[in-house]
Amino acid sequence: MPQRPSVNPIVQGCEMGSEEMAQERFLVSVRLRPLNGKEIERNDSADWDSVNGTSVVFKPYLPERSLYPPSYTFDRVFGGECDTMQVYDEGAKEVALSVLDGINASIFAYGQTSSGKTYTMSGIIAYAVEDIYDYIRRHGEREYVLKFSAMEIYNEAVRDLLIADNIPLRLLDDPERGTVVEKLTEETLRDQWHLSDLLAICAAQRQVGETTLNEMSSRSHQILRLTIQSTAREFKSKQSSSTLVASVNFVDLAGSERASQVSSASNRLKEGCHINRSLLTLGTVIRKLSKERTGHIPFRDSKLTRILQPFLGGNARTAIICTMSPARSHIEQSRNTLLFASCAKQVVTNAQVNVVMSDKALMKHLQRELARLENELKHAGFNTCGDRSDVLKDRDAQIKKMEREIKELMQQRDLAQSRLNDLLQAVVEEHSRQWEESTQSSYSHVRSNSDDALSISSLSSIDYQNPCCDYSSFNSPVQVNKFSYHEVWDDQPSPNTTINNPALNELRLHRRSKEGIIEEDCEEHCKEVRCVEIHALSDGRVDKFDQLNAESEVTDKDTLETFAPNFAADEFSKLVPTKRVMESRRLALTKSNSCLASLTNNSMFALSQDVEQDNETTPKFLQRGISGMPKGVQCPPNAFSEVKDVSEDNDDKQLCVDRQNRQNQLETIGNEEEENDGVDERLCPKRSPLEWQLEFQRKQEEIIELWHTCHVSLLHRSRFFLLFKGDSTDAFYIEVECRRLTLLKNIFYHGNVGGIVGEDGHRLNLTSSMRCLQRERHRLLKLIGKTFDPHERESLYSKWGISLNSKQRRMQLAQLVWTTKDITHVRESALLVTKLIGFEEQGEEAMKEMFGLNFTVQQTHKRSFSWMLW
Ligand SMILES: Nc1ncnc2c1ncn2[C@@H]1O[C@H](COP(=O)(O)OP(=O)(O)OP(=O)(O)O)[C@@H](O)[C@H]1O
Repeated sequence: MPQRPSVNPIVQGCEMGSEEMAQERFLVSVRLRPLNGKEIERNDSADWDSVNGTSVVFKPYLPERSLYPPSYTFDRVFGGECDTMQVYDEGAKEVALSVLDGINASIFAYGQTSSGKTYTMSGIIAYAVEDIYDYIRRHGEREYVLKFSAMEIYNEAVRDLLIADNIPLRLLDDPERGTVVEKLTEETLRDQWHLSDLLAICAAQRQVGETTLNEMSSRSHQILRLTIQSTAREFKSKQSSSTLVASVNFVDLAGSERASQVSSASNRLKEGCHINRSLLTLGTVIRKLSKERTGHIPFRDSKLTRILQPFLGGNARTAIICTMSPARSHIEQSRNTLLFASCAKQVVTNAQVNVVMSDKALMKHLQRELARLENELKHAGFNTCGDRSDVLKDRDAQIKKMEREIKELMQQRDLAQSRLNDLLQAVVEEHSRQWEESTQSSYSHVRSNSDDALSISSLSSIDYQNPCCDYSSFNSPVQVNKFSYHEVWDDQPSPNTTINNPALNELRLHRRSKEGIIEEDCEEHCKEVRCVEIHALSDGRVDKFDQLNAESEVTDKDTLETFAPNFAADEFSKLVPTKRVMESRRLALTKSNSCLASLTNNSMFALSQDVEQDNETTPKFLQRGISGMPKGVQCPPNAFSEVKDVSEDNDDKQLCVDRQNRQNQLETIGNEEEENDGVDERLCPKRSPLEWQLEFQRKQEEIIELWHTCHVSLLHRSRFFLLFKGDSTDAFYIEVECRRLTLLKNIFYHGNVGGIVGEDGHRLNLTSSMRCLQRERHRLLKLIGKTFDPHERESLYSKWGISLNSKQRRMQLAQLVWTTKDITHVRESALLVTKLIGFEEQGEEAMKEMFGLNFTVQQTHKRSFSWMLW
């Protein structure tokens, strides 16, 4: 007999502690029934026999079955001669009666149909009930409560055997009790006879069918559960005793045979399928339990194993009685039964005594547990309070520290803010002062050489920081070069004015800034305009045209440009141009040449004539020295590549003299400039950006009016209009342009300055200007035909309102250009002119030439406007 497990207290089904129990295995017995009548009838031999009460032996020797073991050993093996009482006493009683000690127990009857399962289990239940009640009667010191429930699992449906209906019952998962059958009747037994009646009911309720092997075959799994709760009577009155509660299951399994062996009707086959499936799961569970408990145990794969899981899982004692027929005809099923039994006997259980504490005991237990927890909590709380106190102190210190830091930071911030404000104020003041100074400085080089002089606009120290300056049009940092020079013309051309000056060659390719050599002029980035302020000297005294770079590097000083050479010396001498150079990004300051010469078509025409007459690449006036060119004035470096050759032929001594004279002039002018702090606000008065914009519009309209009045070159107008769009830096050029045009107007219409004489001695007057303008329009006429295809011309005609059916449409268009003062018309005219000439000539060079930067040698020998040679 297995050892009796010790008691392990449980509180309301919950295990409070466990006492290590001695492990025990399933109690597995095999019962051989005698050959039944049918078996005897067919002379079936009883091949299985019990040996020594623990082994079952296959008696005959069959060569074909030699591979099978001849005997199997179990806890008990009962032969056919053994009655059910012996089977109960030796194979089930101790386990069954464990329930009286509070230990769960299960008694299984396993075997094929007609092997005697029901026969055996019925007897075991009867004996067990008898013994239980006998035990109860003998143990009057304890009060027992017996409850009985019965169910069958038929075709995987759970049915309550204590009630008449056939309603399937659901299985529920209870966290404490495991799987329970919902609404299963649990009868509290009044006495032993009451149980007997219920057992009779169960037997009557159980599904029974006829098979080929058993006319009264039990087709379901039957589970009869007897729950016994016992309490010692002595302690019951004190309500402090413990109660033992346990259940014992009497499980009469359905036949484990194959369906084919049943040979029953169709419903029997269906029953067989479910039976076999439940038994297969039971076998799997048993097999897994026999090996290890760590893996997955498929209790839930069938309702049989699911319901019995608490009893199969360990906390129960289990006895399995495998019944088998000794007949040879059932040898296979008998062997399967023996294999199942062999597997089952390997299963180890760990049954525990289930103790249910009384409410009073439970209360005491809970009180003790509560006191313990309170003590822990108090202790923990004390520690926590101590910790919290320290933490709070630390945090208070941190907060105070942070507050001090914040206060200091705020003070620093306020101080910094105050300093910043002071700095800002200082910057603003300094900025304003510098602006004023720069503005004044810009005018510092403007001088009036006589009372009737218009002005000289040699503007130096152009301050790009001047808020009036809008350099947003520049896409790169602006280089500010202070550059100024003052050109003074003498009556006689100075030797320095000749093109032999080597400085021309230096300047031909490079324009230098303070940062170094600037490569080729980037006209597209440049808005450099040489502006010439004309001093119309009524007294005809000798003017000086000098140049000076007082502050810039030598290269800047050497950067010389030719002042409009296409004037007769006597007329030229009346003009005192002063250059102002503005620098744009990455472009060295280049000094402005007077645009006066280019203002009129006369000047263009005169220069063209020079080219044509001399049939030389170098204009005549440059070859022989610019008539009336002031000393120190030199041709633009890239104007005539041939100039270098000419200069190389000159006397070196003369070059030295020229340079020395020029240097002296520079120094002289520089000294003069230092003494001149005056500002000519007439040229560039201080304005706000808004004021400048308004002024620009007014000036622009005035200039356009003057262009018309003076019949200024269309190309000049176009370039100027497109180039100067109202940037604040345009103010000087706008002003100069206005003054030049005003001067021309006075010359043309009033002749108060004696007119202008071109290089060839041709007098430039209003008539010549009109004539040249007409030639320019004629030139445009030709360019329209050359530049645009017929389709483009038609579009152009339509745009300009010229009927496509009219004659001389190109002439009409050429005559329309620059004929009104409407700003839209002006813009379209400017675009058209520049486009036409740009196609005809070199556009970029045209830009340079337009403002006198580049006196590139005119290659043409035709008499033309040669707008490049202004
Ligand atoms: N040990 C035995 N001694 C005498 N007769 C027995 C014994 N075991 C079984 N029998 C008889 O064999 C027949 C079949 O028995 P039982 O109904 O118990 O088999 P079973 O295994 O329950 O079959 P099923 O699974 O079909 O219900 C019964 O008539 C029974 O009286």
